[in-house]
Amino acid sequence: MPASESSGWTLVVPVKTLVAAKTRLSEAAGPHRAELAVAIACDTVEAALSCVLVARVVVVTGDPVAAEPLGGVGAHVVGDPEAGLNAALRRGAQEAVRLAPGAPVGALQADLPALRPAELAPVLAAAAEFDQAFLPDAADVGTTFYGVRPGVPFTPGFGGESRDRHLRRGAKEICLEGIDSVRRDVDTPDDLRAALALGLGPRTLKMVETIRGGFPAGGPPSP
Ligand SMILES: Nc1nc2c(ncn2[C@@H]2O[C@H](COP(=O)(O)OP(=O)(O)OP(=O)(O)O)[C@@H](O)[C@H]2O)c(=O)[nH]1
Ligand SMILES: C=C(OP(=O)(O)O)C(=O)O
Repeated sequence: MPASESSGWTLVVPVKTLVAAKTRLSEAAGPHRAELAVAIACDTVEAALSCVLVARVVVVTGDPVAAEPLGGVGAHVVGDPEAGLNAALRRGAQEAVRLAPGAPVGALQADLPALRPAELAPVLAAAAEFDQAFLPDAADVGTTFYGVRPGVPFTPGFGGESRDRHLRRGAKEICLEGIDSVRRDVDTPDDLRAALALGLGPRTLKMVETIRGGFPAGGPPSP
């Protein structure tokens, strides 16, 4: 059963303008880079919306080409203030509070194409125990999720070595087993191979099949 409109999380998902997105996959994806970025974001949002603890997803993007399919998978889309990632997340959080004032608010990276709803649920349940909490990425350097309880200021510190930044700011680090798909962000071809091994969402898998010939060293492992 989906999360109730009042108690479930509102997740804010930032999606950069496509001309600048997924540049570390440029060589691998070639002319399909923008389409791959959209596929990854759509799979991430669709999986998040399927999580029992998620009531809604707010996507922040200034790109109409990304906005259309993301709205199609069920996201509520708002424009980007064009002042960087954390400003975009704060804009999304404002909208989240407007939509559901009593709900917890989280930021979820848009590049989690292997995301499993059943792995996101324990992360959100753990986060709800603390005023602010975060989940480090698979490399233990960045962050894939940051969230706050209702009424707690939403102060995301994404970018670069954001795990350390979130720790320094007093956010509780979530440490759980069996949640690899929530930590598996995809920035490089190696990340994409790792996500493929976990199990990609359908749009990303289709794109990987389309562009497999563009990957070096024989391409990613066969699905
Ligand atoms: N709305 C919005 N999203 C952003 C912005 N900057 C980054 N993001 C998103 O934040 C996440 C992390 O961004 P980056 O790692 O900087 O960019 P990326 O497109 O994933 O990859 P690279 O181009 O290889 O750095 C991705 O989901 C981006 O779409 C921004 O200014 N606005
Ligand atoms: C922005 C971040 O991630 P990445 O650049 O690795 O996508 C982050 O982890 O804070």
